[in-house]
Amino acid sequence: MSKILIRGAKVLGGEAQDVLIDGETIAEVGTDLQAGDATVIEARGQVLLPGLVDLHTHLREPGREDSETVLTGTRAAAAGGYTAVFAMANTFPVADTAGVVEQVWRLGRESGYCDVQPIGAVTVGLEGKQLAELGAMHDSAARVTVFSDDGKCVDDAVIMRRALEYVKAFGGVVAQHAQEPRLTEGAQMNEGVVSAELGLGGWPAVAEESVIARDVLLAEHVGSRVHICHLSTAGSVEIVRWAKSRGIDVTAEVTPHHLLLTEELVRSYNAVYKVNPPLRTERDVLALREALADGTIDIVATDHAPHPHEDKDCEWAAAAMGMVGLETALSVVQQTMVETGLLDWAGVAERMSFAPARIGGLENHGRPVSAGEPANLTLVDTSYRGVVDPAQFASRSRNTPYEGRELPGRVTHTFLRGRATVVDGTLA
Ligand SMILES: NC(=O)N[C@@H](CC(=O)O)C(=O)O
Repeated sequence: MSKILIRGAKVLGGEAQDVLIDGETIAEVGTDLQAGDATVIEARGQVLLPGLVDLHTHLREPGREDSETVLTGTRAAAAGGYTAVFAMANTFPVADTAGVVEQVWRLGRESGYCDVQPIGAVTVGLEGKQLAELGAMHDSAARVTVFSDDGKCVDDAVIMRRALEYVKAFGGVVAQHAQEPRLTEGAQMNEGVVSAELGLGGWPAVAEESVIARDVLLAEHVGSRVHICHLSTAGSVEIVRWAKSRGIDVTAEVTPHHLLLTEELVRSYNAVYKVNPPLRTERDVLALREALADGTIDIVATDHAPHPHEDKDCEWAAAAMGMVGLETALSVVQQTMVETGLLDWAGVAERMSFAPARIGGLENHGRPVSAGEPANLTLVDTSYRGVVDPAQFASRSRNTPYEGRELPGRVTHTFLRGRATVVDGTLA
């Protein structure tokens, strides 16, 4: 197998070092390494990170291949610097059996761009009524450890309790989409002054916060582990902070869009800004950034939610919820967290690679950049400035809220087990 020498990159944003990849593995990390017969990549000034890991991606296959497939989604992931993604279960059919999770897992292996770890549904058909076959999905070839009804909330407390108890047996985790359904009937955007002015149905913060409060208490009660998807309010941060201070086994994620965008954008009535949970207020955005910096929120997860043009380019009320995110996530984190001084690159590596791999139980991702480790790596030109052009996306969908925006940073190379999936900013 081939050798690659990455020369002079700032490893995790620190000192410039050379990294020699031999086959699928990092062979050596040091200074002035001899190239020998290796292909040399001059990376002076660039930042080298462990390959990014996304705990929350919608790949849409099976069933909605018009918006994304495992192949197009993993190409988008590689372009964004990811080497592993967790695929959400809200497909058609729902990933609630060993058969469906194995299908997604196999498609991921065939794609070659990025590892795909399927997430299993908590309940049959995401209907919230009957526990899915969690054990069978765990025992399948896909080795599912993360379970989620994402897109829907597991709102029945007894079902949630049972799921938490069940996954405990094999060290699994339930990832909750915290949304009290009755409080969000007809919801179209954040509930507040703007929703009142625009006359759109409100999605109150309490609908998220009340479920999180219940679930951290349930996790404590049964001694299990819960993960909270896409935190979007300052109040949610307070509850997670309180739960962690009590020693409750809870982890939490925030999306890039909730770190940058606010509900003010909804005034445009452009449905590209329609997302679940909705964009909130400036105060929430600042609280989420602080919480990601201080570790209350563990990770950034994209909630990459591709939708075809016809489902987004319509009147607000009729439009689908969701934004694509894999190809812009790192840039948004650079802008909101690094360039604001809230995080350094080692902190980004923790929140976008080490911690998500740990939470999801991936052994070969989120590893240190050191000799003997799998060569899953991402090289970033942090000095780059560019305007987002969705026409350039690898994703099959274009529903990005950043079109025409200038964002910093560009992934120049991604390596999956030593193989370059992105070279000079272009998919290999
Ligand atoms: N996040 C989104 O806005 N959309 C998600 C599911 C969901 O959480 O509603 C999707 O699958 O499209």
